[in-house]
Order: sequence, then structure tokens, then C-alpha cells
Amino acid sequence: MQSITILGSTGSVGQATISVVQQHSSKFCVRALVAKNNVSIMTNQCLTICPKYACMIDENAAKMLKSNLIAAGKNDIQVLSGITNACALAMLDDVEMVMSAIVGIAGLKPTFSAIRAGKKILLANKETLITCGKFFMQEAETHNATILPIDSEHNAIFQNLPIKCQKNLGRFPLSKYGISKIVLTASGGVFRKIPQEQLSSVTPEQACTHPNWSMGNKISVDSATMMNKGLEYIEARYLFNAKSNEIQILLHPQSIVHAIVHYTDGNMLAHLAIPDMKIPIAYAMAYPNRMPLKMPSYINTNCLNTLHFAELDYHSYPCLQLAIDANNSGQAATIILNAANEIAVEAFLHKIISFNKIPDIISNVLDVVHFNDPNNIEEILYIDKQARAKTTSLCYVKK
Ligand SMILES: NC(=O)C1=CN([C@@H]2O[C@H](COP(=O)(O)OP(=O)(O)OC[C@H]3O[C@@H](n4cnc5c(N)ncnc54)[C@H](OP(=O)(O)O)[C@@H]3O)[C@@H](O)[C@H]2O)C=CC1
Ligand SMILES: CC(=O)[C@@H](O)[C@H](O)COP(=O)(O)O
Ligand SMILES: [Mn+2]
Repeated sequence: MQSITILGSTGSVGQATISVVQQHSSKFCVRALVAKNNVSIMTNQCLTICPKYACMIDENAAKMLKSNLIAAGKNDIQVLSGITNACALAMLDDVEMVMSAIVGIAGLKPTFSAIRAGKKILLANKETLITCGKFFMQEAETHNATILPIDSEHNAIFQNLPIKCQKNLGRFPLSKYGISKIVLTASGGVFRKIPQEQLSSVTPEQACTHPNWSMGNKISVDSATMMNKGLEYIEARYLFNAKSNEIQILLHPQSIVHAIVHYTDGNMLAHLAIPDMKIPIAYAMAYPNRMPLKMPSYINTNCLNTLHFAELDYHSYPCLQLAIDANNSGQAATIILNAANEIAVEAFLHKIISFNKIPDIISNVLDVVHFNDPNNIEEILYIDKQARAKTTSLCYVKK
């Protein structure tokens, strides 16, 4: 029986993880759940799967959770609060794997705790990797942590890598394994067919309606701006030690082919699956084995004649270019990009700014906030904080 801590259990990926655990309850048990303040979902999760620990970052939320569980006669779950306890639950001696599914750089500290405890990390949270970059991969190597990508495209690439490359993720150039290029597919987002000049009036509800995936709000908006693909480009550079000319982004509206790996011997390996996060999650949990997954529908070859691919028009997606440029500038620029994006997306979701202002604000912040590349987590978080402050002043400027 393998035990798991789920960071971000009440979110889209967190709930999908619990669903996979429930399909294989003889193999896996949930030791700890961590969330921010969604007491109602956390209460239901605690009553359903009975973890040993449940942690809410927000102290009042933890108090409400505790009283809900007592009222339900559930007194054997230890309710904790705060980031320090969340980090401790990512390091528990009797936990083999940690699902990193907190959204945003908020996931950084608990994810690093799991890395430093040498855990098997199911990495969904992309903001931590892209803001910590090489430092993240070095820490994983130093502490012998196993990184298994959960992001669907990166999980797809991982599945098409030679075992030796999987076991030495990011340590050697792709050419060492005979790989010439990795391809990330992109749906183009919910507004793919809408001219840019009409994007000023789209609503948060429209932006959160992804054509193929059911996801949390932040990543859904990132998919609509294509910032998600920009973050995934950066993620792939670090995870797979890929050079910029070894990564291609291919428009694929159906989100069935999640990635392609080109080998120098003329072979091209593609990964296909229906767009359901339980698939990459189950793969990673079972790795290096495989386990069956009960799904409402399965992919089959009937879909092949409906699949379309096209070159990407980068000019239609300024956020994607901002991310690639920030990555080329360095780690500090990537931290600033991510912070500005998190704040700008939040402001859009709260109807403070319009959708088409998101890239403008990020670009403005990148123009005025400059730092040398960081050497440790404290410096990363300091840069993040400064960029957030600047972005907040731009988004919430008094009219
Ligand atoms: N959803 C998807 O299909 C995919 C997601 N990812 C990545 O996985 C991560 C999670 O995404 P998703 O599941 O969609 O996100 P959701 O918004 O659905 O869930 C976010 C989770 O993080 C928790 N959370 C938010 N802020 C904090 C905080 N400050 N401290 C602790 N917990 C916090 C939330 O708790 P609460 O509910 O209490 O607020 C919730 O459990 C993101 O990094 C995303 O980019 C990657 C690929 C696909
Ligand atoms: C499920 C997942 O991995 C998301 O990142 C998804 O891929 C978003 O798709 P697009 O960014 O291609 O719209
Ligand atoms: Mn993805």
C-alpha cells in the first residue's frame, strides 16, 4: 500500500487524484490533504476518504473544518492550519508520493519540502518549476526525489522517452538519447476563432470554458490567453533539458494528441488520449508499472480522421511570446512574468480588468521590474513579491 499527500486536494487535479485513488484503494491510501479555504469540499473529502491529516492554509477555515468533522462524529482526523504544517505533511515519513496540485507559486514551499524529503513528486503545479527552474531540478537530484510530470503534454512526452532518460530527467541533453525535437500541442484556447479586437468584452465565465478540458479557473484563463502554453514551454525546457530549437508548439484543436517526440533515427512517437487528467495521474501513480483506469469513454482509431494540426500564429497570442522571451531573458524575468500573470488573471476573474489587458499589464511589469537572477528560494520569493506589488498597482489603479 502506497501513501500519498495531496497538495491542493479540493481543486480540479486534486479531486481527479482522489478519484484515481478510489479506483485503486487496495494500492493507495490518502495520508494527508492540503487546501487553502474551501471548507465544504475538504469536509466531504475528509468524510469520504478519512485521511490522517487535513490542513487548511487559512486558520479560520481549519477551525470550521474541525467543527464540521466533530459534528459528523469524525474525531480521528488531525486538522492543521498554515503553510508550515502543509510543508510538514509533504514530508511525512510514511508518505511515498506527493501530488503537487496547488495553483500558482503558492505551491512552491510545500513542493520543495516534498523534494527535500526525497519523495516521488507528481508534478502538476507548473508555476513552481518555471519560477525555480534549474534550482528545482538540482534540488530533486540532490535529494534523490523522483519527478513525474502530470501536466498532460509533459506526461505525454515523458511516456515517449527512453527509460534511461526518464530516470535522469533533465540531467542530460536530449541529443544524448537520440531525440531531435519535442512537440507540445496547443488547443488554441476557447477564443481561437475570435479576432483579437473582439476580446476586450469576453467574460471570465467565457474564458473559463475550455473547449476540451475541465480545469481550474486560473489555468483555464491561461489556456485562453495561451500563457499556459508559454508556461509549458518553459516547463519543458527545464524538465527535459530542451534547447529552444528542440521545442515546437503545434496547434491541435482537438486535444487528443498531447505530445510528439522526434528521434534522429527517423521515428516520431506521438501520445494520444482523451482529455482527462485521471489518465496522466494514474500513469504517474502506477509508474514504472501501469494500472487499469475505468473511464466513461476510451480513445479509439475512429477519432484519427477528425484530428487537425496547424502551425501556430504567435502574433495572435502575445502572452505566449512574452513567456518565451522571458525564458530567454533569464530566471528573474520568468518569475516576474509568472507573478504578473497570476495577479492579472485574478484581476480579470474579478472583472477589474478586461481580458485583452492581461498581456499589456504583464508586458508593462516586465519593462519596469528588473532583478538579477536569484540564487535561492528566498530571492525567488522576493522577486515574486515585488512583481506582484507592481502588477497590483497597475490592475487596481484608482479610476
Ligand atoms: N486542472 C488541470 O487540468 C491542470 C492543472 N495543472 C496545474 O495544476 C495546478 C492546479 O491546477 P487546478 O487543479 O486546475 O487548480 P484549482 O484552482 O482547481 O485548485 C487549486 C488548489 O490549490 C489550492 N490552493 C489555492 N491557493 C492555495 C494556497 N495559497 N495554499 C494552499 N493551497 C492553495 C486550492 O484550495 P482551495 O480550494 O481551498 O482554494 C485548490 O485545492 C496548477 O498549477 C495548474 O497549472 C496542470 C495541468 C492540468
Ligand atoms: C490538461 C492540461 O495539461 C492543460 O494544460 C491543457 O493542456 C490546456 O490546454 P491548452 O493550453 O492546449 O488549451
Ligand atoms: Mn498542459
